[in-house]
Amino acid sequence: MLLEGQKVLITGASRGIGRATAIMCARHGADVGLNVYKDPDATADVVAEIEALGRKAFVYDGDVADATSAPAFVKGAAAALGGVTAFVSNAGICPFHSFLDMPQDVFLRTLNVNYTGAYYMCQAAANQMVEQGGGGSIIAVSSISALVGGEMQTHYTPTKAGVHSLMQSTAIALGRYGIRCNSVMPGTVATDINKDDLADPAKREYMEKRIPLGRMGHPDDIAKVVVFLASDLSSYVTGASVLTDGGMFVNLQ
Ligand SMILES: NC(=O)C1=CN([C@@H]2O[C@H](COP(=O)(O)OP(=O)(O)OC[C@H]3O[C@@H](n4cnc5c(N)ncnc54)[C@H](O)[C@@H]3O)[C@@H](O)[C@H]2O)C=CC1
Ligand SMILES: C[C@H](O)[C@@H]1OC(=O)[C@H](O)[C@@H]1O
Repeated sequence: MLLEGQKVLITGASRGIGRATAIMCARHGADVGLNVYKDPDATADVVAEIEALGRKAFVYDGDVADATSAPAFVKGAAAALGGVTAFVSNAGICPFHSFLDMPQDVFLRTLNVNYTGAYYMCQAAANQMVEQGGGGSIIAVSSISALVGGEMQTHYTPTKAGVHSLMQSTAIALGRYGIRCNSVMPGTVATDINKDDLADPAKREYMEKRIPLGRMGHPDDIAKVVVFLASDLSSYVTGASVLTDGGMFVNLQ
């Protein structure tokens, strides 16, 4: 097991990549802190999975875009689990919308959840790790969309680029404390975030044909990389990003 004795906190942990990451961290020996948002049934299911693995689960229900959520989640989890050794900023939304008529509320909500919320959460986690001493690992779930665009994602792709850049700068700011900061960049993973978009057979076929490995990602494909970045296997890795996309990014022709 790669995370024995670790205390790993994950935002947006009730579904998709966050859920898979929480369960995989528990499978590797970690107790986990779960930030969730108004998703009680799915949350209960994740907690049951984690406890069935013999690990502890702490739950905090709060909107990452609300500045009060970050300290409440981090401090609550640290008290319940006995500290924080790794933090995964995962919560995110992607309400596909055209650019010219992008509603301000859609733009601002996407920015506040995906970037501002990530900033608040990573800052709170870093302060906890500094207070504890002993270093730690912060992982942001960025995206292939940090590197390339999307016609219906003009509000979204900059937030993914933002969290990637945030890890580069926090890696510098926190290195002196032994805190590593890295991002994982998933390609396309079939989850609730893109359920409606991928319900279009033509879009789904287009995306799948772009992937040299011949399939879209599974949440576990991303969770494995997060476990690596949280573990001592990545002890000299900071300020890095791990593209985890089945080869989609490099596939021009
Ligand atoms: N699915 C994909 O193809 C890709 C996803 N990503 C990123 O992965 C992360 C997770 O996405 P998925 O698991 O695919 O989506 P998902 O929709 O399955 O899960 C998102 C999770 O975040 C939670 N959440 C949403 N808004 C929140 C808020 N304001 N506060 C707290 N929690 C909130 C949801 O309840 C859910 O548990 C996101 O940051 C997304 O940008 C990046 C690249 C590709
Ligand atoms: C929501 C998208 O389908 C998904 O999220 C991303 O970051 C990439 O754009 C993926 O395609």
